Amino acid sequence: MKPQTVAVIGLGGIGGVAAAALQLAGRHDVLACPRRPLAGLTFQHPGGTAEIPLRCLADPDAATPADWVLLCTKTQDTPAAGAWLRRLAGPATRVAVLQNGLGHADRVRPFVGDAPVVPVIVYYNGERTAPGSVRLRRVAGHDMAVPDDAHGHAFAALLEGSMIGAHPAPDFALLAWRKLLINIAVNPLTAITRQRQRVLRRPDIRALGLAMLEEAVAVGRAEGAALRPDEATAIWATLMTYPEEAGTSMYHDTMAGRPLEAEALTGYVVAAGERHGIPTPLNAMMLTLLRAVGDAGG
Ligand SMILES: NC(=O)C1=CN([C@@H]2O[C@H](COP(=O)(O)OP(=O)(O)OC[C@H]3O[C@@H](n4cnc5c(N)ncnc54)[C@H](OP(=O)(O)O)[C@@H]3O)[C@@H](O)[C@H]2O)C=CC1
Ligand SMILES: CC(C)(CO)C(=O)C(=O)O
Repeated sequence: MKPQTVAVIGLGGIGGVAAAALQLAGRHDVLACPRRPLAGLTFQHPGGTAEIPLRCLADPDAATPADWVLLCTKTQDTPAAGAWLRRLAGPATRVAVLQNGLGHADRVRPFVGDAPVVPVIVYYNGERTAPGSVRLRRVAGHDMAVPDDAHGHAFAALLEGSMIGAHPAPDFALLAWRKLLINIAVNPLTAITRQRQRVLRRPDIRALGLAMLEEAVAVGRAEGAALRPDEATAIWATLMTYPEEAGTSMYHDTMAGRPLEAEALTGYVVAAGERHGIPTPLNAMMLTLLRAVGDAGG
């Protein structure tokens, strides 16, 4: 692939790692689009630490179309990032959405015209350890999954030679549901207990998490996801392979007093359950608690 211009919107845990990894690989022209100006990033990764200078644009009005736009904000911040998306997405732009939840393309469509959108399931753990510092933890075999189509393959090619990779997955829709299941368990449990993933080792939290998962699995099946008979325990087993000292994006937001990404995760499952007449009392309770925590600023 010839060098591409790659604009990264949102330089937190996920966007910071993506921008740093692409810049370190040196194959493309990376443009950082943060909310506040940024000269560069300290990038902690499994092989060590690197200082990464970044070309940064602080004003969306000064942006021009890029070959690639990587949207890496929380889902609820997508409309606020609309000014960036409108300026950066031109007729030849592809937009990759690195967010949790489902419906990535629908979220950005109002801002990107007809640009092809690549939904990205992110498996790596990205943590903003301090202002200007991000840390990459690998938690799964693949760092990311994308649809097994031309645009998904193009995104995988964009990352070639960098520290993070994307896997074009023929069963992308199923994997997206599995990732949502992971998130409706570990994110609320770490956020509400204000503890990193170590809390999942408690037997009482395991029992609660499994019960939340069973509700969400029933909803996923009603939505058409071909989930395994033992899906809830299989998801929990996956969570047990994650490092116990890792946080979650929602844990970090709670600890920092930021709004929580509750509606796109637990909120999605509760609303879909209501549509299908499937009771989700535990997830509904979690949603109420998350809303209360988020409204109080963590
Ligand atoms: N962290 C993780 O390990 C994982 C996260 N995800 C998902 O990835 C997505 C991103 O999460 P994560 O990186 O953790 O979140 P962070 O909060 O760490 O980063 C989001 C970034 O978006 C920035 N931002 C918000 N609004 C705007 C805007 N209008 N213009 C420009 N930048 C903006 C924030 O700016 P500011 O710095 O000013 O707050 C912040 O730097 C979420 O959907 C999350 O669920 C998926 C897998 C793993
Ligand atoms: C799976 C996990 C916990 C990885 O960081 C995640 O998706 C998140 O933090 O939102």
